[in-house]
Amino acid sequence: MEKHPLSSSAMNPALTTLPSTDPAQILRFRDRQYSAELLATALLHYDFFSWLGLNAGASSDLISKHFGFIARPLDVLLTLCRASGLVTTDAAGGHHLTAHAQEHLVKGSPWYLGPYYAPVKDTPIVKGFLSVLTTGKPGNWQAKSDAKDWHESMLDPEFARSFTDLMNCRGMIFGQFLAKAIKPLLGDRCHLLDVGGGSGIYSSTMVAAHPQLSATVLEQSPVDAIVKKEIARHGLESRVKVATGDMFKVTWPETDIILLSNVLHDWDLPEVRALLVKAAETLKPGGLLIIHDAFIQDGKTGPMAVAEYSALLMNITQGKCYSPAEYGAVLREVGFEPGSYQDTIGDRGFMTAVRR
Ligand SMILES: C[S@@+](CC[C@H](N)C(=O)[O-])C[C@H]1O[C@@H](n2cnc3c(N)ncnc32)[C@H](O)[C@@H]1O
Repeated sequence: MEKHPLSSSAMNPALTTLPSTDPAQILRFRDRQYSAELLATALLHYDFFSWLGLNAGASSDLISKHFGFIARPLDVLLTLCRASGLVTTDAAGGHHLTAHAQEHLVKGSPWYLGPYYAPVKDTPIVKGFLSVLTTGKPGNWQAKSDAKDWHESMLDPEFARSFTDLMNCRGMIFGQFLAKAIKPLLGDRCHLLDVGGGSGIYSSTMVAAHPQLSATVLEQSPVDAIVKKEIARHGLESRVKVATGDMFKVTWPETDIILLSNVLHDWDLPEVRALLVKAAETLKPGGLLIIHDAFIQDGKTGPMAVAEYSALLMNITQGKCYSPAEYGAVLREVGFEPGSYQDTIGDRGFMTAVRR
């Protein structure tokens, strides 16, 4: 008998096979790679903690003014400090050192640990942080010498291939967890638009888990060609299509579900807003938006692993990890009713919003 292209035997079985162990710690080693250098930057280049000790209750605005820091990277630094128990923030937005930071990060304390960080004081990653903190512009990917930031690098076929592999391998796990957790919210919706979909792994795991779904991956060149190959490798050409274009400029294809997976975290708030406006323009009332990402808690005191990952994102992209409250505020403004946040695996999770 001739095989139907949709038959499950044609589809890569790995798309619906979960590992038996939790990958979180292995992901964390990598995700936290920049956090020591962000602390070293604040500690050794700005003596930030001695200053905050003398200026207890300083607001973010005052800190920005004093050090010349841009709001987004300062927010990432303060979130990392709160998550690490170094800083607390009061209800009025004033920042204070904890006893822990007073003892170990303030010059003149007998237990000052500044010299411990001297070996990472002048690394290329620290140079990136010095630039991001004061200009808001990202450092170049892994502080390589060709001076391209991550977004520019993704237009280069060789870099795009290797970075898409990086995103694809975690997506093989995250995508399955997302597909499972989203099931009760899908209703009778039948088409997913995966904006900035990378290798298309989230579309692939989603359609593999839900026979009612087909999907379109919207990607820019040269990643679009990578997606086509990946979709063919998974045997899903009849259910996952690829649309090529700049997500900020093109009209998004018609759909009743939009997925933004690890996309918004690459951008500052004006671009986040622009993408959420696009999502609102694309979906009809009742349409479902899914934001899948690493989320900071609303109080911005953790989780630690996400605060650390946010340091990496703020260094190499124009973004950071946002909280459900930050997204929720923009979503309400642009025409969505935000839903609640749910954890999945590996310090990731998702929030949904329904088009009003
Ligand atoms: C961090 S990756 C996320 C990929 C995938 N969604 C995931 O979760 O693994 C961001 C993706 O956005 C894509 N992207 C960035 N700028 C874009 C643009 N202007 N138009 C379309 N895609 C874009 C990149 O090519 C990249 O694949």
